[in-house]
Amino acid sequence: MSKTRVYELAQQMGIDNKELMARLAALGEPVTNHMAVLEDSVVKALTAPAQQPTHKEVSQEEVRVKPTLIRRRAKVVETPESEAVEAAAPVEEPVQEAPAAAAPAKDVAEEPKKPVRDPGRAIIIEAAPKPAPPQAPAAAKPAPAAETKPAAPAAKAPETPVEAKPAAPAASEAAKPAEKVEAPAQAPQAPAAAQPAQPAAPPKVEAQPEQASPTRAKILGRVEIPIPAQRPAERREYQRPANGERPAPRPGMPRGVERPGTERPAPRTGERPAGAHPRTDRPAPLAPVELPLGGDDRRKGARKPAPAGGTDYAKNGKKGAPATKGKKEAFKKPDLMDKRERVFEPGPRSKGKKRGVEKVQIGKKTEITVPKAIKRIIKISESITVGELAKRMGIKATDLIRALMKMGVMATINHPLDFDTATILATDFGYEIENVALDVEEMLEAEPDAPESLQKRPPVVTIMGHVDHGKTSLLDAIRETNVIAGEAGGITQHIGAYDVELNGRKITFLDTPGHEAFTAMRARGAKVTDIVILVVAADDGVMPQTREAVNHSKAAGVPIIIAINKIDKPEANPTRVKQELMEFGLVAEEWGGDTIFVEVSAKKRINLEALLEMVLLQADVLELKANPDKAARGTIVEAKLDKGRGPVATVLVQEGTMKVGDYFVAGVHYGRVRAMQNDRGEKVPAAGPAMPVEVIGFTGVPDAGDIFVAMGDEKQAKEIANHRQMKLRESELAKHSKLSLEQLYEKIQKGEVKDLNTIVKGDVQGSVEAVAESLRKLTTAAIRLNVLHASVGAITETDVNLASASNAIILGFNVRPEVKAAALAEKEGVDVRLYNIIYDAVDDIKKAMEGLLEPTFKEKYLGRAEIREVFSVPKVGNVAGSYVTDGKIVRNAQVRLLRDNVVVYEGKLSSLRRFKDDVKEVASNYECGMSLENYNDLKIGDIFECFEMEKVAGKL
Ligand SMILES: Nc1nc2c(ncn2[C@@H]2O[C@H](COP(=O)(O)OP(=O)(O)OP(=O)(O)O)[C@@H](O)[C@H]2O)c(=O)[nH]1
Repeated sequence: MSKTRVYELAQQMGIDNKELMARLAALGEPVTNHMAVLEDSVVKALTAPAQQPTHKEVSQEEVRVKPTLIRRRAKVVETPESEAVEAAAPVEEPVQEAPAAAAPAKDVAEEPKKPVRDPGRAIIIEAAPKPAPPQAPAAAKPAPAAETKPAAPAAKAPETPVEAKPAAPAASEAAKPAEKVEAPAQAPQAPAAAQPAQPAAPPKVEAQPEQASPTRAKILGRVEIPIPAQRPAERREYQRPANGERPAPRPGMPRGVERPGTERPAPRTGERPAGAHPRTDRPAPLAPVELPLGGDDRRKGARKPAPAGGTDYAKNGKKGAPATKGKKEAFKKPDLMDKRERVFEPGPRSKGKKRGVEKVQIGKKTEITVPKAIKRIIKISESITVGELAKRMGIKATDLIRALMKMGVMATINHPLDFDTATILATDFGYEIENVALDVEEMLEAEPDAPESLQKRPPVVTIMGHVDHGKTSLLDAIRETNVIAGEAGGITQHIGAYDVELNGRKITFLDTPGHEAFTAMRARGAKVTDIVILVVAADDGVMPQTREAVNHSKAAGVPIIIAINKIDKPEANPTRVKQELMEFGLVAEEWGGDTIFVEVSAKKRINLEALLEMVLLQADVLELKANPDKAARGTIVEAKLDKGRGPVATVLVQEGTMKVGDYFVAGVHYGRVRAMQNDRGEKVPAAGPAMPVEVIGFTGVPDAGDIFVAMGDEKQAKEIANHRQMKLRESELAKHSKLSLEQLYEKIQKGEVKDLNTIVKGDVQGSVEAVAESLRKLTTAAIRLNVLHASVGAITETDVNLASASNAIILGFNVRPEVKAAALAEKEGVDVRLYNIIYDAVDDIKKAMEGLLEPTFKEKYLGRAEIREVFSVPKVGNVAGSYVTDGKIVRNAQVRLLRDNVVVYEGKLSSLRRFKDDVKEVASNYECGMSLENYNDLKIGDIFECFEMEKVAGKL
């Protein structure tokens, strides 16, 4: 057969040549070298035991055939039955060992420790589960044999493989299938077997937490000191992985055991222990973990001021204060934060904090200020605006306006309040009002003159009497007589007063007859008249106005001289007049009284001198005296705006002497005496007491009755005049506003108050002032005329712009607009009116103001018609067959339906017909058919009254 050399066999066996040679030597077949040829028996002896630990089946195949045949044998191995038969067949002798080998195989199923020795085989077992059922009977077969045999030798064999080697090859081969047969039985039992088989490791893992618990118990003891407690915690954390590394990577470990190990690194974050606590049933480990965190929380708390709040910080600080220096620093931070909080949230945070409370109190103290008593008196000048009063009282203007509204006064912040209103308001707010207005009258009041400085002055006479009793005639008669007798050729000027001379003595007559003017001047505070001449017509006697004149004179305390006029008339009865006047206490001297009666005739110039003598006599009785050697003081008797001279006024000097060039103030105006002239048109350089003169030089037209006072300088005169103007404006505005507020509803119903704005430009200041003043006087309750701007010079673009913005009219006197201004005015549509005469301008403005007035409607009667028959017309309604009894009936006019003189309907006609034709109107005495809009209740005998509303332009 084939020869097998040593090295070939060594290769087949996978061993070195030397080892094979050693084995051969042990078998008693020594060889000298590796090329030596071996006998087949020797090869068998060598290969059989040599294949057992590695590839037994291959070794069996080699023994019988070449390697190619081994494969065939391997297939046979897959059928355990045949293999078992074959395994038992070739070796007859070790048949008895086969059951012995099966016995330990059976033990393997019962004893799990044995397969553990060879893991590799355990894998093979798992890979061949199928053969298990068929092998079971095979295993059962040898089982009885095994039962007969003692189990002791079988038990020895598996314990040590070294001991199995010397065993018979048959026995070892029999053991293989035995293990394979039992393997399926082991497979399902593997999990169960593994648990008891590997507990050696798990007890170690479970022991770790048990070992850790004492470690944690140590941490419990360090609760009180947070920072040192952290160090042991860290040490423990490092120790734990060291102890837990071994069990952790092992597979198959129970989860309950694995988690603590896998989560060990987590404690480094400082949060893991908190999460681990719920997984442990022991409360003890929780405390040591939480307490170190308590220290961390304190640090976090220092970084987060908001949730902790000031009080929390204070508590932390108190707790941590005695611990360490670091805690002192940590305590400072919350303290700073606490201060900030006090600043930004003083209200809620300040509760219970002294500092916060103090700050709030300080703020309140600054707000509440109680002014001194002297400061609670508000001094005003006649009037004060709402805003100014609120400012003085230190309150909001809105509060004051609210208070005014409660009083029923709707006011704005610029609303002027008069003294009384301001006093009421201020009282409500605990203030007092004191009127410290510049009392000009007191300032200008005449100082009492020394008796030696007083000189006799002419009497000032006013003539009163009933209508047509001859007042004017008497004045003219006296004057004419005097003129004729005195200065022939003089041109009489009507300046409102004149003086006559008799026997070297002057008498001044006021040329404003009637008690109305007398009383009006009195009402203005002017006491001008010294003597009253009461004119009573001898033929008419005492009349109503005579009585009034007597009463007015008596009220003024002015002596009366009775002039019985018209004695030239045949029917004159002076005695009756004397008798009638007795009832008023005016008793003639001849009748025992003290009243002077002079019978005169103005027409016939009878007893005029006697009258003047009586006047002088009365003046003597009165002892009329004045000091001529001082600044003039008088009364405006009459004033007007002269075309060429501007404002002129007749001044009756009452004391002192007025000279040309004197500065003066008269009412709200001031000026300088440019020129004076008497009633005869003569220029006079000076005017003494009781001398009437016409003065030129006023800045505006004064009112009759204004007090005229000469001033030392223009500045003083201007200041006083301006003050009076301001006072007048405020009082007028207050009066106007009050009125408008009282009638607020009506004003709203009617519309806004209409304003006419003007801009006045002139060549000289005098004319500008005169025009402006005249325009202002045109202001009425319905229309307010405002002079926005008044100045000297040409009309400029600025003026036009102002007019455009204010919707104003520009009035120019002897001036022309600039070229650009004219173009701009045309472009902007500004009305520029140029005048040379002031009166024309005033008239134009008057007309313009009348145009602004709301037209009034007046009903105009048109006619009447009587219903004679009523017809009912389908789709039309009732139609009245009527007869026009008066006037005419107009189709588009308005009609009233009267029934028994009671208006039952007022509206319009829907149709007016004559027979079948529509007509516009039907005249009187004609019949017609009429129907009303939306009204059908027509009855025979009803009256149609036709009328229309006529528009009437408003008049100032
Ligand atoms: N016969 C006669 N007629 C006189 C006399 N005085 C006035 N008259 C006439 O009486 C009328 C009224 O005269 P006036 O001077 O206008 O009287 P008055 O009081 O001024 O009238 P009023 O201005 O309207 O208040 C005139 O027609 C005069 O001519 C007089 O002495 N004798």
